[in-house]
Amino acid sequence: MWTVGLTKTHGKGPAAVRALDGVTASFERGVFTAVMGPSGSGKSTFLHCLAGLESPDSGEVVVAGRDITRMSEKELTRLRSEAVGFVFQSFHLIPTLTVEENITIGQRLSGRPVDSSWRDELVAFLGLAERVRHRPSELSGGQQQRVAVARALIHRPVVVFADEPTGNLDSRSGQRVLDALRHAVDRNGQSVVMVTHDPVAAARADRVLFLRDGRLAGELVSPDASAVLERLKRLEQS
Ligand SMILES: Nc1ncnc2c1ncn2[C@@H]1O[C@H](COP(=O)(O)OP(=O)(O)OP(=O)(O)O)[C@@H](O)[C@H]1O
Repeated sequence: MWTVGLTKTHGKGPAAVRALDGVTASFERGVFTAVMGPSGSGKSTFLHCLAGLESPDSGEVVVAGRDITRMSEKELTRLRSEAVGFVFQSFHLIPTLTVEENITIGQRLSGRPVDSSWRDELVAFLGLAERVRHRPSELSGGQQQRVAVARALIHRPVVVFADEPTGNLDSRSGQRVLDALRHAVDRNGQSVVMVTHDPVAAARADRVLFLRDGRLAGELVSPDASAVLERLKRLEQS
């Protein structure tokens, strides 16, 4: 997956804000990338453009070999349901469905069979085996986010996008969510792109891309938390 010269302006006239200003980046298969930067640097806009949730003003976004900026809404919906998984800061589970139903709803809606052995493996790995018949309101925040991770992985997407997935969690629950994303990369060769403000979470990634004012402002490979924090501080001061 890669982007070339991505630009995106929010709003019009004097209120217009250039959220992305020519971002070119690539994401190899089987690599976990964290995206960081000061508030307002364009991280969420970047993730949304990569995921086809927002369309850029110009530039290309190639996912699974296809430029998604040229796709119709129907093609995009199909690509998202087949090749992409999402995890958001707030879990977006359906309150009336059980854990099992929340995990498999996408598969059921698109009429694809659920691979029950993969579902059971995911559920066990995420520590949800005792909870499959529960509803979201009966779960802790960490458990709900693990359900959201299972839902994102059940169809074996090529890429998982995560927007501050640990933002609402205590550090132990956050670690379990990060373990699951790491596992998706290490065991299944999936790619993960995760926006985060947390240097400890970013240190679980293989590399960190930094954004500032809508532009790429450096990269750290095999990051550790203190180097990430140091780089962030410099970006915020400059
Ligand atoms: N829908 C919108 N309408 C107008 N401006 C927007 C909109 N969405 C984002 N922006 C602006 O675009 C810029 C980039 O926003 P974005 O949310 O991508 O940044 P971010 O790095 O994810 O920020 P944060 O870390 O605070 O979540 C900011 O200046 C923001 O105010």
